[in-house]
Amino acid sequence: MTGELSPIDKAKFVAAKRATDYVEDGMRVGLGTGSTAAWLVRCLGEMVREEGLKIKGVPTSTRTAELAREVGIEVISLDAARWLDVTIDGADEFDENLNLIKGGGGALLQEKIVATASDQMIVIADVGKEVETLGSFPLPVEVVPYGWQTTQALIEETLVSMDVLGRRTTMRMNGDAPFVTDEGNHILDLHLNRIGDARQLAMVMNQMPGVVENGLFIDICDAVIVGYGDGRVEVRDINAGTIEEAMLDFAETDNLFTDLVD
Ligand SMILES: O=C(CO)[C@H](O)[C@H](O)COP(=O)(O)O
Repeated sequence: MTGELSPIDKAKFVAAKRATDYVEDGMRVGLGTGSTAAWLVRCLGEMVREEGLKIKGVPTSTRTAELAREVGIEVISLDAARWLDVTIDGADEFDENLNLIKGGGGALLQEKIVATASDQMIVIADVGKEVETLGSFPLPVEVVPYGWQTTQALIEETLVSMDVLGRRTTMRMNGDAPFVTDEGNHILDLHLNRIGDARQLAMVMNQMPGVVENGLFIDICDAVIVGYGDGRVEVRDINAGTIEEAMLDFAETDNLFTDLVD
């Protein structure tokens, strides 16, 4: 069955599978959004069904909430949980300081709120998400619909004044209409190429009227679990450095692969 998975899916799967080691009985777990996080939700669902794992999941999008319920995870709201033991989520880019760009799936607002409300944020990613400098992936910025073109112009002017290299911004679309987030907002994607001072940019963006949140996650992530297409995983821990790990045992997970692929 493993042969049916592409190397990139295998990389996402092994990262997600390794991340389940961070989840224990009784925990409140933030569940990320995206294709990598979906593998995690399915792995946790399997542990709930087959091993009797007892967790409460706080999803970061309606998509993840639906999947979590489907696979048997008890879903609660963030307000009901108040504080989480761990959040496990994907990312669009991560650098050596474990700073991230997120929001490729449009869920950055809930993702940032949930991750910040967690004792630990663990990111799961295939090795292709690793970058020297953040910014090749367009930076998502969530804006309120009211006056979004004015907000866009303000962002572009600010990028010029900050001397940021790329300055093109685009409204994220869903067919012919602007994409709408779970909170009813829109997403502007900032094509910057290379973000010099990500911390400063994140602060400046969030000070603008009309901007709800930006996709830079600075000093939020504690560890990145990096998956490779051949089944290897590596844990990059902000405190412990890199932990080299062996290849995950695919034989043990064949049934899960079957479920996931079907
Ligand atoms: O930030 C996100 C959604 O808002 C995702 O975590 C990010 O886009 C990565 O997605 P994928 O695992 O599908 O590559």
